[in-house]
Order: sequence, then structure tokens, then C-alpha cells
Amino acid sequence: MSEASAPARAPLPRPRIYPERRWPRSGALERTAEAAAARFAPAIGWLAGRGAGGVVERVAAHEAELRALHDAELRLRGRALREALYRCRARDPEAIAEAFAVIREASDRVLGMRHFDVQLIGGDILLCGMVAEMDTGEGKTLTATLAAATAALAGIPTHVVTVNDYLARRDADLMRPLYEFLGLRVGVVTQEMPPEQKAAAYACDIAYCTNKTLAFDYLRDRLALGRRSGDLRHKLARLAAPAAPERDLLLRGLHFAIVDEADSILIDEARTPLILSRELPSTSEREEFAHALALAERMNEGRDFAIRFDERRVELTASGRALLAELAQPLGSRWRMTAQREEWAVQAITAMRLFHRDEHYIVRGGKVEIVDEHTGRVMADRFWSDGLHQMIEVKEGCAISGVRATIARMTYQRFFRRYQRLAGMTGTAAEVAGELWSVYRLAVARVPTNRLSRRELLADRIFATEAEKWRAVAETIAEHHRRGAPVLLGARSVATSRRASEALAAAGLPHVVLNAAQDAAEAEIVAAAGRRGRITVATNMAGRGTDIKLDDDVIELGGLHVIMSELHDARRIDRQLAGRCARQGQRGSFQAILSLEDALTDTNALPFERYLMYVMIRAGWSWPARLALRTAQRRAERLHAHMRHELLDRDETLDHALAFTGKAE
Ligand SMILES: Nc1ncnc2c1ncn2[C@@H]1O[C@H](COP(=O)(O)OP(=O)(O)OP(=O)(O)O)[C@@H](O)[C@H]1O
Repeated sequence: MSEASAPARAPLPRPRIYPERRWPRSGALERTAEAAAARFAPAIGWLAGRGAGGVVERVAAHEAELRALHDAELRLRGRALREALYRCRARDPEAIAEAFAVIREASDRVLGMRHFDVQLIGGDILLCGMVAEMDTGEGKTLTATLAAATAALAGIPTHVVTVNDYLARRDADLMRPLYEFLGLRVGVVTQEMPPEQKAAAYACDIAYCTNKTLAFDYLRDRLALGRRSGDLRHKLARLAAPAAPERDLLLRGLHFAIVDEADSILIDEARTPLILSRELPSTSEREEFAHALALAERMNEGRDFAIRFDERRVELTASGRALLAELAQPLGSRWRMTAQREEWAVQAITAMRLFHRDEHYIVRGGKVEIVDEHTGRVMADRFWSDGLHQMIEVKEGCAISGVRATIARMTYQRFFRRYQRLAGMTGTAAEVAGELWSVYRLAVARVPTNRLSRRELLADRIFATEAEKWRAVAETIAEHHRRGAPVLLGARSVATSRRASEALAAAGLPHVVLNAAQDAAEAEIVAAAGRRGRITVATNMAGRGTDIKLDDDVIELGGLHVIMSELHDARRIDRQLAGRCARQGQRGSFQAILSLEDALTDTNALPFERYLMYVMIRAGWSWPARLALRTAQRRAERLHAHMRHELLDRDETLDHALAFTGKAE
């Protein structure tokens, strides 16, 4: 091509200030179309996943040449790719393949880990803005580096989102040598950091952070940008002083996010609204709350109020209202206002009947601290809203904290779909593919495993009562323990893990219990669960993302045996627990040992179903019970999907009791 005919290079476009995606509110027609599209979401993902297969050959084409390069030359190759990637916004398959090849080669040299072919497929899926469904243990942390580094080389600020600060730091530290080799800066944002440090970390090419910190920082930025004028005020300020540093903002906009444990963050956590709040000076409601608790003691379930256990809601009946009015007569003037009186009563009944010490919260240092039921983790900065937290403080005889006032509020659903490009990875997404599509426009593509799975799935065992179940669990564990094989017992809640521990102690089995611990210790305990003869009881989400390495002789004993002691509200979570064993083609086995008295049956099976199951089991037939339990699980899944849908719809309203809260800067 002669110089005269060569097209002039277009100047590189200036990046937008604080970009994010606007998500138009859809009308009824669009919603119907969306619902139909959601049905085909798995097919869309499948097709997209097939398309991603080509990346392996394209990357392989660069392999021999890159291998022959010196480190310095390889570095230069990475830098040379920046412009091509910038121009195509990391979308051109050829440019992506070359970048992947460089990253793979660099990783081999600096980390001693060469991305497997299936990880290249996973990386490509992420870069396309989809959810890569990769089995547990397939190396999602390493897979994410392909997409993160390629996007970062293209100049796209990238957020790698994990579930807790410990994992964010660990993953960033593990992968840092690779990113630095490629000339990329990596930052870690943790909750407790001061704003300047956070902004510096977000200013890096790649920032590792948690969903919660990220979403709250975004909320703070929205406040700083001004609620009404949106981007405008900021843009004007930038026009006036383009070189001025973005002083008051933490993030640089929502460009690209790779969400680890995507189903947990995008689906499970989506049931909880995020509320940015500030504590108001302590109120003098202690006395009123104490009255409310005393009144609630005198009211009868059924006659005066009904409890919707599945929705965690209390409703007063007409007779309850009348009784309340009567009982409240001798109390102060505030008790004469019907709405106020009834709100206090409902909160008092809720505090007494629906929230239990050492299950939903613990009392530590004179404070009520919420326990995440799934992980068993104490969430010191979470508060129940609308006076419920204070009601529980009074119930427990703690000092009453100030009521919190909402400053800003949003859901994870609305937050994550504002990303210009969003991607996720998880071992379990197929069951929620429709929802991921309709809420986030995320297709799910399955990545094949690197080695064939050798997980042995043993038939469920179902018992009529909990006591029988724990006996069977202890017997099974004792058998494995005698052989020296390690066992991981998954518990659905902190309370279950306690009962499990009691059963094991009664059988004289030494074990470690993991609940309400902090992240680092949690990861350590879970990581050690593969040692010879080890018995670990853990809430199911605890230590998620932690690799369980098996002792060599343990592999010969059949690997890790995982027992599930209760069905979860979603099949996905059962699968995650099963995924704790037999990782990377190793040996391992999984079995569910259940009872009809488990929490799922309690809230999701009808009384006659429970009775029928009981009769069948006593008659020695367990398959109808198995069927009925799975039906109850489907019911729970549908209920939760409905709740998330409602929450998204009513994002602006304030009628949810449980809220994450963060302090305004
Ligand atoms: N390409 C590779 N070469 C060598 N080792 C690898 C490779 N990819 C991953 N690994 C190793 O495999 C193990 C599992 O990786 P990782 O913990 O990232 O898996 P995961 O998919 O995130 O699992 P989980 O779903 O449980 O979080 C780690 O020890 C990691 O170092």
C-alpha cells in the first residue's frame, strides 16, 4: 500500500467521563418479549459458548513464536497490543487471541501456571460479556486474568468482584506478578480503606473488590455527582477544569466487571437492598420498645397475628388490633396513634418470633450483630431497618443504638446492570440462566471441564426425624473416619452446624466447626478439610472460593467425602456443596442425608405432604419423600425468584426489613 493511499489513522476517541449503561424501563410489551427471551437464554448461551471454542486454535497459532521470545520481548509484545485492543474495545477475535496467547505465556513464566484450553474458552466468554459456568476447582481465578488483563490492555478499567475482602486481596496478590509483568497496575479495594486509598485502587487498571464495597462506593459517587443533575454537573465542572483531579469520586465509572461466584452475588444477594445510611442520635424509644415486647408476649399466634415464615413477615388480625388498642390504653400518648402502635407491635413480634439469638444474630460486646445465615459470618456493619434492630437490642438487654436514616438506596440488580460490560463466573448458573438474562442480559455459557469428573454421587438418604438423621450422619462419618478418609459435612445454617457438632461429639468424633468465623481463618479451615482423617463441619457458603487440597494418601482412600445435611432453598447451592469434592478430575463422593424435619420442609411443604411423606418413610418407601422434598425446593426457588422480581420492581420503596447499611463518607 502506497503512503498516499494509506488511510489516515483516526485519533483515539476520548473516554467518557464516568460511563455507565442506562437501562430503560420497559413497558408491558417489552416485558412479555423479555420473558419469552429468558426461556431461550440457555440456548443463547449454548450457541455463544460454542462460538467461543475457536479461541483455542487462534491462541495456539501464536504459541511457538511467543515461547521463543525473551521476557523483555514478551513484555513488549503485550504493550504493542494495546492500541489494537483499544481500537476494537477488546472485541476483535484476532486481537483477543494474541492477547490471550501473551497472557498465557507470561503466566507460565511468572506464576508457573499455563492456562488450560478450557480456561481460554472461559476467558473468551467473560470478555464477550457472559457468564462462564465452570465447575468448582476448574481455576476461575486464573481464567479471570485472561479477560481482566485483555480489557485492561485495551484501556478499559476493570473490576474483578468477589464475595469478601479476604478473597479480593488473596486473588489480587496471587495474580499480581502476572499483571505487573504485562505492565498493568492492580489495586485492591477493601471496606475499611479511607476514601483516598480506595480511589487510588480504583484508578488502577484492574481493581479487585467485593460486590458490597463496590456498590456502596458507587452509591457514594452518585451522591457526589448530585442526584438530579446526574452526570451533567460533573461534566460541566470537567469542562471548566479538564485537568483537575476527580477529587470527590471513588470510581471511574462502570466499564467492565467480572463477577466471581456470579450466582451468589447477582441472584442470592439480590434479595437484599443496599441502603446507605447514617446513624441518627440515639432516640428515647427504649421504653416504648420494652412495652411493645411485653404486649407482644400477651398476643396469641393465629388469633391475634399470623406469621408468614416464608416471607419473614407478621400480620396483625382484626382481633389482634383490637387487643392491642385495649392493652395500650394505660401507656403513653404515642401509643394512641394506631399506625405507630401497630408498627411497634409487629416489630416486637418479629423480633421475638422470627429472629433468634445465635442463629440470626449474636450478642457480642453488648451489641447485636447480624449473622449471615448462609455463611455463618458475622456482618458487623449490617443493621436491620425500621426499628427492628433496636427492638432486638431491647429484647437482649443491650444498649439501644441510634435509628438509621436512609441516604441512598438501590439493589444489586440495578447496580450491576449499569456496567457497560458485565461478565460472571460460577460453578452453578444453569438453573438461573433465565433470570440472569432477563435481569442483566447475561447469557450463560458452559465451559467443559479440564479433566473428566470422577465425582461419585450416592443416593439420598431420608429419615423421618432429625434425631434419626443425625445418628445416620454420625455413623457414616465414623465409617469414613475409621478408614482415615476426610469428611466435609455441609450445614445449611449456623444453628444446623451446632446440632451437627453435638451429634458428632456424642459419637466421640473429633471435628472442626466452621461458623461465624472470619474470612481468613475460614479459608484456612476449609483448605485443610482434605487432610487425612479430618472431619469438618461448615456452613455451606463458608470458605467458598477456597481450594481444598487432598493429602496424597487421601486420594487413594477415595478422596473427600461430602455430606449434605439439609436441602437448600436452591438446587444450585446443593450443587456448589457437591462441587467441594472431586475437583480437577480427582476422586471424591457426595451424599445427601436428610430428614422431614429440615428447615426446607418446615417452610415449603404443606402439612398433608409432610404427613404423607412421614407415613411413606415409616413404610420403608423413601422415593415419594425424595420427590416431595425436591418439589418443596422448587417452591422455595420460585418464591425467591418472585421476591427478587418484586424487589427490583419496588426498588425505590422502603418496606424491606433487612438492609445492608454503610456509613456515608
Ligand atoms: N492452568 C492451571 N495450571 C495449574 N494449576 C491451576 C491452573 N488453573 C487452576 N489451577 C489450580 O487449581 C486450583 C483451583 O483453582 P481455583 O481455586 O481458582 O478454582 P475455582 O474454580 O475458583 O474453584 P471454586 O469454585 O471452588 O472457587 C488452584 O490450586 C489453582 O492454583
